[in-house]
Amino acid sequence: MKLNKLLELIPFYKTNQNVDDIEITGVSMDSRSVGLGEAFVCIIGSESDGHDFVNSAIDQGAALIIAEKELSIDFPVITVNDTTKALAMISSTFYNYPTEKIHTIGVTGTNGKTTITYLLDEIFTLEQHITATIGTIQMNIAGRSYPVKNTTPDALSLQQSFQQMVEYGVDTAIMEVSSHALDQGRVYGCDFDVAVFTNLTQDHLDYHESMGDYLHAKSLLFAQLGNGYNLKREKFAIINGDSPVAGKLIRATSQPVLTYGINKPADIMAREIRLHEKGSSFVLSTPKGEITIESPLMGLFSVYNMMASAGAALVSGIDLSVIQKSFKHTKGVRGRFEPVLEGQPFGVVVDYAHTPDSLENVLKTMSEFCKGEIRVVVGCGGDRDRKKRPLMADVAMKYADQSIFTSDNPRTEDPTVILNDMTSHLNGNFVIEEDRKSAIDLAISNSEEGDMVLIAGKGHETYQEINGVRYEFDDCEVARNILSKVKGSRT
Ligand SMILES: CC(=O)N[C@H]1[C@@H](OP(=O)(O)OP(=O)(O)OC[C@H]2O[C@@H](n3ccc(=O)[nH]c3=O)[C@H](O)[C@@H]2O)O[C@H](CO)[C@@H](O)[C@@H]1O[C@H](C)C(=O)N[C@@H](C)C(=O)N[C@H](CCC(=O)O)C(=O)O
Ligand SMILES: Nc1ncnc2c1ncn2[C@@H]1O[C@H](COP(=O)(O)OP(=O)(O)OP(=O)(O)O)[C@@H](O)[C@H]1O
Ligand SMILES: N[C@H](CCC[C@H](N)C(=O)O)C(=O)O
Ligand SMILES: [Mg+2]
Repeated sequence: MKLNKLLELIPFYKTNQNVDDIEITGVSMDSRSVGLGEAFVCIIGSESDGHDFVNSAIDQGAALIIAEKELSIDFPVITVNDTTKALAMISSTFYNYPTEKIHTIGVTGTNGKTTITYLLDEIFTLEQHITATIGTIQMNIAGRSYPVKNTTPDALSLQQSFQQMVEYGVDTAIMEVSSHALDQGRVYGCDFDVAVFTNLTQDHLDYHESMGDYLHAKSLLFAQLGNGYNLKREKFAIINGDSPVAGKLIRATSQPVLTYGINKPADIMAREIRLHEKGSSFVLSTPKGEITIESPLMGLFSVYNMMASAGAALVSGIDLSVIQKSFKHTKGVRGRFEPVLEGQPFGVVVDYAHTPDSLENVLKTMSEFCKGEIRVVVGCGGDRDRKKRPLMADVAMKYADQSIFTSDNPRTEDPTVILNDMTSHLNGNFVIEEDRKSAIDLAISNSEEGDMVLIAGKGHETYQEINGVRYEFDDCEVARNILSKVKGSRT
């Protein structure tokens, strides 16, 4: 692609020589993988500064440098005021604006994003749409799965993936949009048609300076809705009206809003809610009519996730009856309230709760049905929000009969420091067992008929990162192995 075409969304830039006719073969943000004839965009990150790798990018064959700092080199350079934004815009241009060709739904909020993307994927698939999802567990394009490094990929990989979706005939893309991604501009250049907000509760205060900054990052999805380049398509924001920050998000967007909720009047509401051991049922009232929902998904938080998904599906033209059918037969999401069933007389659930609010939601749900005692095995991730650690431990102590505090992914931190952050303020009885497998073993070995064990924090993850090294670890598999051993020894 000719450079002047690549820069068509960037009206003002400085250049050190005539560059218009340079032919660009691709876009790169990493000097280690830049290819011959590519434009290398210098991104200032948290660890390194792309401007420091310009010479190496040139040695690798880059045809042009896009920078935001002045570079005095005898090589074609374009200088812009924000390379992060420029990267997103040229990536979108290079891949021919793929999000304009696909109905694109973005889901943001502290908890529920992965679940909602899966619920929506099931609904659209039931309607014979060809779908793609991008999120924490994986990326899936028309039935093919790909591993992911981030919940929301960087702008370049993202636009490349959208282009692949276009090639594979995808008509609907549903993706999680993390606050980090919004803050780092990974989704500039994405023309979202529907933006969904779940909730805002404490997390990521290692990255965002305050809850206000965290909210600001989330609000960008709504502020940017409809700021794409194709204004012909309708846009909608779907917002949890029960969230204390709903008003701020509603005012952040210039596009039509549909609210959902239970406690306050909203466009989409759930009433006659029945939460039971095998799932939930409720009457869903919407601007397009009412319908009864029955679903195997448990807990009030699942009702919120279903309302959010129903809202996004409805504004996308899906019929209420399809939504009803899809919720009834949902397979649920790996590692989200996933039961481990090995014929034991007590419940074992693996769940990805790794924030105070999600842990509280899940434990509350369990406490409503558990006939015996609740045991929770939980830790907190290293190199992440330290402030949530004591709060998560408080939640465990409040709802569980036995709290077993253990390691999650300590990453580069000392596990004992994390456990100390969680527990140093606590009074009362609890157990600290740093080894996660032993902690799970303890919870299971102590359990009797009618009890319930919650193994929280890692959900679908298949590794544990200790001291920067990833070891194989799958909560479900570990629990299954222990259960089959316990069963053997008890018979
Ligand atoms: C803190 C953070 O968010 N970091 C993200 C960021 O990396 P970074 O700022 O550290 O980048 P960097 O390593 O400093 O590099 C800066 C630039 O120099 C370039 N470089 C670097 C070295 C070199 O030799 N040559 C070179 O060109 C790099 O390619 C890059 O363009 O940009 C990268 C590309 O987009 C991300 O992969 C990376 O996510 C890291 C791995 C991460 O762990 N992020 C987490 C916190 C995160 O983003 N999580 C959210 C989900 C959170 C949730 O809601 O649960 C997510 O969306 O995944
Ligand atoms: N609507 C909700 N409100 C509160 N908690 C929820 C909600 N939905 C799910 N949860 C809890 O949060 C956990 C994570 O859910 P999910 O993976 O869907 O969220 P997420 O927003 O994608 O999280 P992440 O930011 O880590 O990707 C679940 O395992 C469950 O414990
Ligand atoms: N996307 C989240 C996942 C946290 C999962 C938990 N198991 C941990 O490692 O802290 C994060 O990176 O903060
Ligand atoms: Mg997720």
